[in-house]
Amino acid sequence: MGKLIAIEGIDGTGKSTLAKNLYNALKEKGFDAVLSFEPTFGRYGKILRQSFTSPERLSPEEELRLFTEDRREHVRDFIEPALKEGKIVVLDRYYLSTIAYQGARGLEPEKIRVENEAFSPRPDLAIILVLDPESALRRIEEKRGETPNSFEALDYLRRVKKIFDELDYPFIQKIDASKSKEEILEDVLNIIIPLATEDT
Ligand SMILES: Nc1ncnc2c1ncn2[C@@H]1O[C@H](COP(=O)(O)OP(=O)(O)OP(=O)(O)O)[C@@H](O)[C@H]1O
Ligand SMILES: Cc1cn([C@H]2C[C@H](O)[C@@H](COP(=O)(O)O)O2)c(=O)[nH]c1=O
Repeated sequence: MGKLIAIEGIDGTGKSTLAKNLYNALKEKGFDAVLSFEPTFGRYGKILRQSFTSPERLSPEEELRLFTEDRREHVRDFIEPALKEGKIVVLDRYYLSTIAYQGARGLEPEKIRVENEAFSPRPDLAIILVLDPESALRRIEEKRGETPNSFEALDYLRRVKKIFDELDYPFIQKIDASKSKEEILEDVLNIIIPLATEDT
């Protein structure tokens, strides 16, 4: 059986950067790794990505339904087959994001966890990148040269971060995202290499 590694955190913490760097480093070290992300570009993910830039945000319940259905397809069609083939699956977001982001819109975090774990394999490791929302938003503005979308409003990200900070499942490791990209990658590899070489 392979290993499932999720990279989590609020917008702008450097998840996509770390996920790509981690995937490349694992491949260079000879591991059979694959990289994916949520929301996907499947039928549900497309609706969600369109909603990010529309003036009217979807209801929390509709968002939860779409993220969950997107993940159900992702688990069935990509994640489980890759794990069965013994691959290391690196995910740029997974169900901890649903707990934090839809929880920050008033839905029950524990209910979201139970609903998702009914069909989603628990990660072997979830890295939560931790950074203050102000710095995270500055990174987004520098990256995109534009003001962030509704998902990224400062007060909302503060609520999202609070939920991430309160998560303490045994598979979670929290990493200081204010470090350099190189330091973060080194910290994460020091955790993952022993995990990846375990006999399973
Ligand atoms: N450790 C770091 N230190 C400084 N800048 C960083 C670091 N990691 C990533 N960045 C920069 O911050 C910006 C956001 O990075 P990235 O897109 O990886 O974040 P993200 O968490 O995936 O954001 P989003 O959730 O909005 O997609 C990019 O310009 C990236 O180059
Ligand atoms: C998986 C997932 C994501 N979101 C939010 C978080 C982001 O603001 C957007 C897009 O994510 P990206 O990493 O910037 O591409 O979607 C969410 O609200 N709930 C989720 O389950």
